[in-house]
Amino acid sequence: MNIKITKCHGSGNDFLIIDEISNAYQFTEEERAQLAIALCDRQSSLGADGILFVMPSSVAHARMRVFNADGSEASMCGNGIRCVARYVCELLQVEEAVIETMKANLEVKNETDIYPNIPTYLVEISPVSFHTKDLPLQVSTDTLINEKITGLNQDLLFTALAVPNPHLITLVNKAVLESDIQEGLSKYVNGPNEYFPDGVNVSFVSILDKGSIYVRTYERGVGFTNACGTAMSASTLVSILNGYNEENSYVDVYNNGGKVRCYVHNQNNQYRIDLIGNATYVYRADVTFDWNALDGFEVANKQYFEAEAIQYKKLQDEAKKYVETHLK
Ligand SMILES: N[C@@H](CCC[C@H](N)C(=O)O)C(=O)O
Repeated sequence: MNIKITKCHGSGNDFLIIDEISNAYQFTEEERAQLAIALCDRQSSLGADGILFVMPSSVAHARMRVFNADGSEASMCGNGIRCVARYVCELLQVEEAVIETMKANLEVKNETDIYPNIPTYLVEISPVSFHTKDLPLQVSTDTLINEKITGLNQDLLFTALAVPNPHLITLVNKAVLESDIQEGLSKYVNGPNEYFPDGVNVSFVSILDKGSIYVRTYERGVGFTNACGTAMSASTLVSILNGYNEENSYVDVYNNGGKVRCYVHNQNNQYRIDLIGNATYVYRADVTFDWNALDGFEVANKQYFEAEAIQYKKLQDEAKKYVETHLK
């Protein structure tokens, strides 16, 4: 089989876009998962955090399905939907669109550059739920907001929310960030455990200044990534609930892949989070493979977007310097 791939990233969280609008690909559910496992492997393959299938939709401009590198499907992908937003807006020659996702049809639009000459998109992150059943998180309470989970850690205070994929978030200082606490805890809750039967994305968040935070995420189905868009959005909301930032104002969210900007709307305690950030193309390529020998694929016509990479590195270097001087 021969497929066309567009590799892209949002804040260094990188994905392979497969366009099923322009190409009459037919994938079974099993094949979608197999493709993600085979093509996302960074040791032996193209390497990526996941695959974004861009598909026709009867209710929106396009549909996005997200498969993590381990082949699991997620309900949402904040960095990924910015890449899909750019891809679909350019394909349909529009400035804004609606993207159908597993649990919501989300508004996306081309936005003023977050950094000079960097393609930037605003995407809607919703619905937001603090009900533990919506993650799911198996505890006795309906919500978990700034609470301990003593079976995970004796000291940290956690907040659990779904946006709509599941997130477990805690506010920490530099010393905790530099420890191995996040890795050990994240591996536990993404393996056999009594709390998160479907796993969870785990974010450690530091307050950098008024209006700026730093987020590091261990992603369900992937591991540590440069950034996780839904996690950064959820973390912004948690920083607001803790009084460090405000609704209806911009928060700069720094990460190991650069930075994004979030804006939390509160409409009668129903939250909608705007996630604003880059959608950067890395390369386009043709991939040929045999379903019976997925490790034997061939790549041809690989074309890099070198100017985009050079420009994005300027943003990333500035973001790194800001974190180094403000993390405490
Ligand atoms: N990196 C994505 C989230 C991808 C799915 C997540 N790993 C999950 O399984 O929920 C983002 O930018 O939100």
